[in-house]
Amino acid sequence: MAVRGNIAAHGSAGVDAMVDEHSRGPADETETVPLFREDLIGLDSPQELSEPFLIRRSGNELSLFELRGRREWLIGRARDAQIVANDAEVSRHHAKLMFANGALTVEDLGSRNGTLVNGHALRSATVRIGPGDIVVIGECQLIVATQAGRVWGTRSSTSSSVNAGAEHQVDIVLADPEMARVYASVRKVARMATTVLILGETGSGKDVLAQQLHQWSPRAEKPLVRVNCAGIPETLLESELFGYERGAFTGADRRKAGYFEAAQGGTIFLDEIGELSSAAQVKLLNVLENRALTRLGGTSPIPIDVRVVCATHRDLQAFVGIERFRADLYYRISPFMVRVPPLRDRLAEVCLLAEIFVNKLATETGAPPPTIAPDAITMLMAYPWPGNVRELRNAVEHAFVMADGSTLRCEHFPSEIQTGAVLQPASSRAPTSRIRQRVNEVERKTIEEAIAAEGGNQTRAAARLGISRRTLVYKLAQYRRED
Ligand SMILES: Nc1ncnc2c1ncn2[C@@H]1O[C@H](COP(=O)(O)OP(=O)(O)OP(=O)(O)O)[C@@H](O)[C@H]1O
Repeated sequence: MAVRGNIAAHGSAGVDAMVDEHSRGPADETETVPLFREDLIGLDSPQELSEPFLIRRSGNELSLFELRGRREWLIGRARDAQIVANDAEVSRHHAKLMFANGALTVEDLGSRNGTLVNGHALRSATVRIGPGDIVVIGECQLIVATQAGRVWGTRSSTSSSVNAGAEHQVDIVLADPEMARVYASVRKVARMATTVLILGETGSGKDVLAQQLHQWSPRAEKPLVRVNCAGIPETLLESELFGYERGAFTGADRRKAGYFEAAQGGTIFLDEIGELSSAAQVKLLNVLENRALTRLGGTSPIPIDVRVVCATHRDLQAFVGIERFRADLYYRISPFMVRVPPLRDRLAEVCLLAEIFVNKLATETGAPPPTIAPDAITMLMAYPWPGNVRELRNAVEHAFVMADGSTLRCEHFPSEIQTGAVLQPASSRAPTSRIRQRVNEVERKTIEEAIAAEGGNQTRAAARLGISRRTLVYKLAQYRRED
């Protein structure tokens, strides 16, 4: 993958001299403190941190550093630093990153204002870091990211699919601590036969996670059968899932095994489980309870050994509340629940995913990978991505076509992304502050509309909104200050 951004390499001799001066011994002899439990942080075992990247965020500026090609990275204000952080809080030679044998460590080089790793001050020790960890040096944030693993991937256009070949693999990006936690927990549960329910917005990566779960399970060599419950007509559902015997219905001229039987020994992934009709829910519950099924038109039960993974973008618990989903089935499929966070809350992953998608397109078309302009990356990070990773992939594809081989700039992306992005300073671009900003915008619009509707009369506008006039006046003063 191409390196983006400004790597300031000002002569390696100077770098080596500086690093030696501050090193506390060779890398393999340093005291490595396990600051974070590996199983909490995720996939940071040496083998898996094979493609580490660093996203440097400083103000509005974002840059990516590919770490693999170099063993040591000096961070600081000095000209000989490879990662330059140019604010007064940063010492000339502030900290050092080491990437050796698949392990990434960070060490504070006796800086004046210290180095934070995930909010913890780094003292004299060398600390191992992994995907999603955030190193803060002055005003500069360094987010560790990686392309972790390769999994069975592409969505089939049909209602179900059985994994079939290496050409369907996708690269998974994991750079967000919450995502790393989700994957770490799935990795743990993968070893067992527990039924897993994956929740998350559409396009957020539930399918990808389910496939990774299967890959990590002892059933990885057996089939993974994916069933899109929303894609099978109600009348066919039972026969598709559980199969049928010859003569079971008109046209059943031969016996056919269903998806459950096709998944014997492996995993069945029931996607869009929230869309099942109530009749189908009853049938599924029976099979899950009895661990056996009877084909349509059949008499003898067939034992099944299938690991069940379900996913939905629906609020299943709310569905249970309004009796759209059976409570007993809900409890049967949800002994282990994970929630894939929406892409807008995984900011560190946005630019990495964009990079991966653009590189993939370049490979497919035989073109050299174009770069993504920093202001375009900033725009992508500010957009709320209602369609999540799928929408990002489509947007990148659109920009790739429009850019015609040159740098992907803001104007190459779909117009809704250009107009929908709420750009703001990087330092305040935490997900919660983005939500707050949106709420503020809506609130301001509502107040302005109420005042307009009441012909400028603030007392009546306040009454219309159900707030005191004092609050309204206060808000208006606040908006004037913001302007
Ligand atoms: N972490 C990731 N790294 C790389 N690609 C990803 C990642 N997550 C999702 N994708 C890609 O984004 C697209 C949508 O992902 P996926 O189908 O897993 O979402 P989903 O949540 O199952 O969507 P739906 O609710 O519509 O079924 C796919 O092309 C997938 O390969």
